[in-house]
Amino acid sequence: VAVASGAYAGYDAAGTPPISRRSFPKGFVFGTSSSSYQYEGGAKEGGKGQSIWDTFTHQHPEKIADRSNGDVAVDSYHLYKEDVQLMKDMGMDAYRFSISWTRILPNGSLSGGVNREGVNYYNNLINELLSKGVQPYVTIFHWDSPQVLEDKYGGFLSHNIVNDFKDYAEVCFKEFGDRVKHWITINQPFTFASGGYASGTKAPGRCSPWEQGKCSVGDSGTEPYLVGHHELLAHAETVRLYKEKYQATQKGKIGITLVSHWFLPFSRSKSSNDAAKRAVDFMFGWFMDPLIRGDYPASMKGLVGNRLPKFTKEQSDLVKGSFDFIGLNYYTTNYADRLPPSNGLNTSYSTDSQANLTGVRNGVPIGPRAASPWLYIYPEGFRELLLYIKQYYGNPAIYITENGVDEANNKSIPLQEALKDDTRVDFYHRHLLSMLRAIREGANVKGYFAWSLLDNFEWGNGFTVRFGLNFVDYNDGNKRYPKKSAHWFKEFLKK
Ligand SMILES: OC[C@@H]1[C@@H](O)[C@H](O)[C@@H](O)c2nnnn21
Repeated sequence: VAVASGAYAGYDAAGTPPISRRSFPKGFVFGTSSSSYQYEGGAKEGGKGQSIWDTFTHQHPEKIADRSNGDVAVDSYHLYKEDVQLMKDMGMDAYRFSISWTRILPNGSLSGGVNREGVNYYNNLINELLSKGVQPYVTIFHWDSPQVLEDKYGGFLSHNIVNDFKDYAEVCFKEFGDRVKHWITINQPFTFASGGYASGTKAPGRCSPWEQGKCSVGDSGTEPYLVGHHELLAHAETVRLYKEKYQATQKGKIGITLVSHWFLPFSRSKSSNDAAKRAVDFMFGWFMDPLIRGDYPASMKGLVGNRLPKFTKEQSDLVKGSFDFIGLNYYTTNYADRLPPSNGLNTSYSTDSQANLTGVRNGVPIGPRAASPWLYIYPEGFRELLLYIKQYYGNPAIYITENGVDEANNKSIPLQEALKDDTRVDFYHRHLLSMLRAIREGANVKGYFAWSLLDNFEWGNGFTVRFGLNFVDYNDGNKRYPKKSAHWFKEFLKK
């Protein structure tokens, strides 16, 4: 089947060298990744409370490309056993998924009561994974925060979120910590803060009126930084709780997932090189510097000034070093060039970095563009980002918690054609090689999770793009079909 489908990890037409699991260090973990709002569905089932993504998609269908939502998503709430079988069939070691805060605490706070049906769902999923030899890697928060807390005190805009987040996480440690040995507190605090409060294109959809999200409320110059600060404090308090109360007995590891593009200077000029450095500071350093050094990058402090919250000494000590590993999501690389400061009136996170980011230089794309307009395929950027982290942040233990590419959801091509995802096979082949090179150059990478197991609800793009190793037929009960890339991974993962 592998040869027939052309899914083998040998030299491909472009002469890319062969690669397989055996090329990687012993014990290196391979898995796939997902998130609750994008996969589960069952939005009103099993006692689940409303999240801000339920609100956002229903109140602003115009902000979703196909006006869709996650009410059903790809129905993993009911089909999770099939999903686990797909992982096992590929030979995956692990599965990274997120827990829906409002399935566990429908009213957001512990005082609102724990929903046993929600606990049962995740116990069933975790037990199914372990019964098939697949390890659970759990993200506590992947953007679907409780609407009740949004209404009560503005969610992550308020310091109140820190205690409610910690209480929610503690329920997860108590209920699942005997079997879950890898915890990720927050997925991409950058994207939640920038998408939700600067561009306004993601829930809760707050931004200044001139931003892409055309929001009716918000301030893109201050709210993203306040939210980012509270995300770091919520993360750090949760790590302290886990380490003080649970790690000794449960023997798990805890971290946070950050995302970053790699950035190349648009030209050889100093201003372009400086812009590339500011770009990585504002996307990655925003959170990595506090985690490693206890404070925001100097470039952010200089450019954002008093709009950037300050860490107290106690907060700085709490955040610094608050991780056993860093989750890293890599997808693409951009050119960076100097962007003149905004007119001082329309201040926004979006322009504070004074870096103009693009995937195209003088009409030439940095690499082939995927279906998502922000995703240009550039495998070398993966290696360069990993080596940058090794050099500037002390080479921390890293799990690649997401890497992947999408194609358009083209309803006019027949199913058998749609399963021939050669671009995705080539993407993974080249990105795994790029990561392997960085590992051989000393990058401390422990594992790799492909985004994503299944086609799923892609936020503002709805179901118009497909990121899955497995095709989902939205017109026939969300039936799953392995794509060529799933067969390729089956060969790649053979021990
Ligand atoms: O856009 C594809 C995926 C999303 O589907 C994930 O939810 C998100 O964690 C992410 N970060 N960068 N890219 N991604």
